[in-house]
Amino acid sequence: MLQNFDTLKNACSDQWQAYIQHPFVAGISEATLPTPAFQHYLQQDYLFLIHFARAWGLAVYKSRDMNELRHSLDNLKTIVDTEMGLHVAYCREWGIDEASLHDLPEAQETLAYTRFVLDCGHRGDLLDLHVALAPCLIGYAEVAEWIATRSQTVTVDNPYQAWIDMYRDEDYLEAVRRERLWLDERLAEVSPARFAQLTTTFRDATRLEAAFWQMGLDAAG
Ligand SMILES: Cc1ncc(C[n+]2csc(CCO)c2C)c(N)n1
Repeated sequence: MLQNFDTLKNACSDQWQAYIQHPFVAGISEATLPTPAFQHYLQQDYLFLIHFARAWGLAVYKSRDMNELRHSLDNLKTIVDTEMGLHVAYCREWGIDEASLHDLPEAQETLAYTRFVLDCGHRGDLLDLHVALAPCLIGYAEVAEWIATRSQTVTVDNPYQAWIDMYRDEDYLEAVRRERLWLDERLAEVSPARFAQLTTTFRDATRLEAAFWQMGLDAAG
């Protein structure tokens, strides 16, 4: 059987489900997430995005052709031009400007996850880096889809609607499809030992995603 992205996900199904259906996500869906939990999450996510933009920059650097290069550059640009904008706009509503966002101390969860991904990229090759980035890029599309399919989801006056909509955006979903194809092509060619190594990276990144949600919940006490 050919290995692909789904094989990777199925090898970590417990961790994957704990990430996608985390209580933090249920709180966004049901509009019951305490504001301080979302505020802490989103402020740390601003710092997180800076390092993830750097990680896609590293993927640009490691690219071997224009196709790979453009794909990583597009993800970098989405973070800088779109995702950052939403974070800054939400924070402005709460009276926090971009300069003070930048000055926030990084939480341990932010440090652990971002530096882990950068280290995977520096130590390994482009595939190691993409596998470390996959829970972030592909996972949020599943998160938004899970929210969209739940009967408990509040769609009228949900304060988190703009956030949900960002991950239902067609350009973003197209980038997710491209990433899955890119991974499927490469994962089909690796040895079982290499696949086991990549599974560890993917599982660890998935655990760090769940810990990032949990950090938000913990901040609300
Ligand atoms: C902890 C955390 N994980 C994933 C994302 C989502 N995300 C970050 S960069 C990127 C790719 C380019 O858009 C995506 C989907 C986030 N914001 N915060």
